[in-house]
Amino acid sequence: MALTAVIRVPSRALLRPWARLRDAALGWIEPAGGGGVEVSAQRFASQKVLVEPDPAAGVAVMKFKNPPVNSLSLELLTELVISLEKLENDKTVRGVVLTSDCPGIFSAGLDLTEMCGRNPAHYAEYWKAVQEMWLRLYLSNLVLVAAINGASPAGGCLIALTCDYRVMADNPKYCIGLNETLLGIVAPFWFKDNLVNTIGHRASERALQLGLLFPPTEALQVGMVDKVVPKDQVQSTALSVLAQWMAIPDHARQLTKNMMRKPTADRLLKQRDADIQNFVSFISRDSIQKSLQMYLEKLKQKKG
Ligand SMILES: CC/C=C\C/C=C\CCC/C=C/CC(=O)SCCNC(=O)CCNC(=O)[C@H](O)C(C)(C)COP(=O)(O)OP(=O)(O)OC[C@H]1O[C@@H](n2cnc3c(N)ncnc32)[C@H](O)[C@@H]1OP(=O)(O)O
Repeated sequence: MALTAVIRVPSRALLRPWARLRDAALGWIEPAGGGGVEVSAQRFASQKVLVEPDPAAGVAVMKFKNPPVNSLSLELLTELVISLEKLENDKTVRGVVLTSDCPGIFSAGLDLTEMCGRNPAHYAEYWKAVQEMWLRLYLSNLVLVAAINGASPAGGCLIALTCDYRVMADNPKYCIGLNETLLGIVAPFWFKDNLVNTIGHRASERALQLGLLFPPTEALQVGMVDKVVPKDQVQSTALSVLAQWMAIPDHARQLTKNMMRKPTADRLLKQRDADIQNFVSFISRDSIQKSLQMYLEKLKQKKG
């Protein structure tokens, strides 16, 4: 990947402690004596989230890279939020395409191993990171376009739903949807709200209860995605769409986006701690742990 953009990062001495952790996570290194440092965009490519900026176009492509299936591990979620924050603060970037670096998979959703056989403190930390990812994406000032180049169940679908526009590859093997009930778990209310805001109440009720995973043409019909194109055109189409959305003055578009989305985000913001407690007690139940274990086993046996 050849990247040439240069990003100015303030001296670590001036940053809060968490920012030092962020620098470490992203692999930024400050030279001795540091008074601010220029890092090439190549450094911006962290391990699990690759960011390819195109300052001339005012856009960036963010690629998830957590093989084999881009499961949303705590590490990936943390990197995603940090990378997004960095793009939000970068005046040269107004729009981002979210896509996958893993062939055939956009994202397999939340990492089941983060929700199985761990302790309550871990579940709480993990859920806070999931909330943070959703809030940051859903309320982003940037134009976000999902280039869905593979399967996109559950949390993968949620990421796509936070975007302003969704382009999906036309391969009928790729499915998208909130399939939580198939795992014996329940989509949280804010997953549901995001879906209802996208496809409407009746379609959501059906999709959520049945845990429907839609192939691309059905996803288009129900409004879960906005455009279906051949696989090799997914990213270029997403970039064209981005350019159209970026033709609108930022301030007017951003205020409108906020007006449409803030009430939904506020529902979670008002009860974040209670939502974490709900998640921890729900996921800690023996019956739920058994369901998740069995589901994971089934995924593993599929191969054999
Ligand atoms: C009262 C209620 C209150 C509160 C509610 C609280 C909480 C509940 C809500 C929690 C929300 C959860 C949302 C989620 O996102 S759950 C995750 C759902 N994801 C899935 O169902 C997808 C599962 N995966 C697949 O279907 C396939 O893997 C996929 C189509 C993505 C790819 O298929 P492929 O054939 O290419 O790969 P596999 O051989 O299946 O998988 C390769 C290895 O990856 C492992 N794997 C797959 N998915 C996950 C995952 N999500 N997390 C962790 N690991 C995953 C799989 O086991 C294989 O592992 P190995 O065998 O190689 O070890």
